[in-house]
Amino acid sequence: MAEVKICGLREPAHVTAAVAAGARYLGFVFFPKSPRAVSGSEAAALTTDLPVGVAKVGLFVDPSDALLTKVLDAVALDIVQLHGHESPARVAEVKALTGLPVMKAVGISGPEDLVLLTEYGVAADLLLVDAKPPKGADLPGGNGLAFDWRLLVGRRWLRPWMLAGGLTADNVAEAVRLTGAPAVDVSSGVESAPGVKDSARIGAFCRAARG
Ligand SMILES: O=C(O)c1ccccc1N[C@@H]1O[C@H](COP(=O)(O)O)[C@@H](O)[C@H]1O
Repeated sequence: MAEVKICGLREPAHVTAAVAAGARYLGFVFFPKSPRAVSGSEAAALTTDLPVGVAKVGLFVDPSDALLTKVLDAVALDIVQLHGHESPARVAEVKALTGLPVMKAVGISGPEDLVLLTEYGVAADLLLVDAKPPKGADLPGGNGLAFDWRLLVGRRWLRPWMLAGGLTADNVAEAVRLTGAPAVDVSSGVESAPGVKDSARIGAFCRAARG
């Protein structure tokens, strides 16, 4: 059984579906190029009535201090997710600026990338182990691409972590079994089209991940 983060929420019905299905983390994308992007005030409106224990995660890609401050003035996030090329030093700066736990996404395509998880484990509070985006991709994540999960077998890091990248209701149980991931993060795999979440797919994914 793994905890679930549903990322890229934009509609109240999908927030409701995620919470009803037992998701522990809800992700809101503050990256204008994404089809899932929302503003701080839109995220605030989507999360007025969340039950205790459901965390609001703000996804940023190489954010300026000004963007972080603007979003946090509008919505009380619980976790900042950094999904760009932020260095370990920048992760520490963001943590100090926001006063929030920071989850750093690390893209994996081969065994040579795994060392980054150790390096980022010093500054970050959580690690997000995602597929490395293809060269030239518009988005650094949210592409529905998986990596070879066998790379993670038997590995442990300094911090709690989530598995992401191309997860769906059909493959998430196997991904968790193989990697031992304590939590999983999904965006494309619970959509009917890029940026369009689907309540039935959210429910099926949570059931499959939570066992
Ligand atoms: O979802 C997005 O639009 C996005 C944009 C920029 C960076 C990351 C993004 N999403 C994150 O990517 C992973 C994997 O997503 P998918 O399930 O393969 O579509 C996930 O952590 C999302 O939070």
